[in-house]
Amino acid sequence: MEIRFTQLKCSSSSVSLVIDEWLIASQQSWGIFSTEGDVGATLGQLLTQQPHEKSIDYSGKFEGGDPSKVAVVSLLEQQSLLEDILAFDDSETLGYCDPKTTVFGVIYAQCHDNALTHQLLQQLDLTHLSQSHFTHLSTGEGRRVMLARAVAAQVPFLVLDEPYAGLDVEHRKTLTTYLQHLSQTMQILVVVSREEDMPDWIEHVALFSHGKLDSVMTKAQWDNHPVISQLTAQSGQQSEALLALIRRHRHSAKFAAPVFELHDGRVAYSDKVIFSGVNWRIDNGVHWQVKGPNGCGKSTLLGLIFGDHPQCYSNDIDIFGKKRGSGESIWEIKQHIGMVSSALHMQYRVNCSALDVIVSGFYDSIGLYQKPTQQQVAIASEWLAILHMGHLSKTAFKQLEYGQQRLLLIARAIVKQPTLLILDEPYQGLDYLGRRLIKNSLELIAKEHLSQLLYVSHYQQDSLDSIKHFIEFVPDENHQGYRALVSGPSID
Ligand SMILES: Nc1ncnc2c1ncn2[C@@H]1O[C@H](COP(=O)(O)OP(=O)(O)OP(=O)(O)O)[C@@H](O)[C@H]1O
Repeated sequence: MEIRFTQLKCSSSSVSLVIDEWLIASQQSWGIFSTEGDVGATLGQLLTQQPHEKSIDYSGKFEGGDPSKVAVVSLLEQQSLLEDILAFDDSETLGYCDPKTTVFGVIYAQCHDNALTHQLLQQLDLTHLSQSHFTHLSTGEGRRVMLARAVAAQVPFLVLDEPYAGLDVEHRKTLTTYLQHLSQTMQILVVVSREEDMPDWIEHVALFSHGKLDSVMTKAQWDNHPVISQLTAQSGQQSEALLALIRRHRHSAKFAAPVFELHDGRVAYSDKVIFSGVNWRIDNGVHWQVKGPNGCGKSTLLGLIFGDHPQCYSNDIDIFGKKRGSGESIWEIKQHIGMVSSALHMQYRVNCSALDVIVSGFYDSIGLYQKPTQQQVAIASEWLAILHMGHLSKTAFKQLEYGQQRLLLIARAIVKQPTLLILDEPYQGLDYLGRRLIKNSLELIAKEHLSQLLYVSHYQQDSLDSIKHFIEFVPDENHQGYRALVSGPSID
């Protein structure tokens, strides 16, 4: 397909895409780097929009596109598939897993071809999950299914918005090889916001800045482009403002050690053990990073702490000085915890305003059901201003870009300055500047002990200097899922 954009302008309160002139010649694949704004999602929407649809308004021209020949993989698509499945899933009433909602089922539905479905399961390391329910998948597993599903549609043009987000190191490597192989038979737009995610095999790069196409270049030119060092300098100022806000409202609750302790932790689903024999103690003031490959149980472990995992009562857990299951209320525990995760992002389906999302952090609620104090509204407004989202204060959460939603959820978790701040792959969906801003803030929160961090990220570049304790899942020799190794200064 040859696609030509001329004087194209899409803009709404939350979306902006401006392209003066851009030709994607037939058979060309491109890497797209976006400094700020959700360019991938907007391009994806534009290229798949049917002529009679009005989901995205634009002026100017784009010629050559054919929505029936384009498939998109994005966090937004993944979220809406999950929502669709949850809305129509009758597995519980049927008492067994509806075949349409299994990993096999969601891929097969795109091609109705058994052989192709099995081939994709194998190529994307999904065969062992073939009969798993799509809504039970871990973040990285879900991302791979979304790609398999898009390829199963057998269209000649793919838009991959942050295809590496949520993948562990090994799966990121295999994905690069897989995409290179795919690019020989189809055109791919790979949108990334991390310089290390730009695939080596890409020949053409488009650089977008604040939603506007800034320049196009070869991959060799991109490798020497000064944009990354410019952005690093630019993000400093915004970080300073956010750090000042966090410092101004600091407060903390102290608990007798340990804050959390898990004895011989085990999580299993019918015949499948996720992890077993996990002993972990979190002492006051110590920050931890949880490590391990996709599907090893990182989010599950954090769910045991947060209290939203069904097996938290079958495990021997002490938290904030109480034994779990000893009559404590879930709200007593949650008031000391701030949480960001893909599961929470998924659950946040209430359509309240951007401002209310941040304020809801004071009440640990999904949506806002109480009248906030003036001070709470003032603090939340300050957050919005620093996140450059002041003009979106009244905009409904669901109308915002995925990255904007994620920033709000991070603010929601931090706003009450909780004792424990659980950050399960917090940067997913954030653009380059957003990620730097949040990472700088987390460094400060950890360094000044404003909250205690429990942190998950698959990227070495995301390591925080203040985190010196690690719990890492490794495969169990007895094939009982994973076991955990703990390491850190006081343990060695
Ligand atoms: N209800 C369930 N039934 C069966 N398996 C489940 C269920 N819920 C989760 N799982 C499986 O538990 C495993 C652990 O999931 P978890 O989300 O904790 O992984 P993770 O380490 O956080 O992975 P990622 O790095 O991809 O985010 C996954 O393989 C997932 O498919």
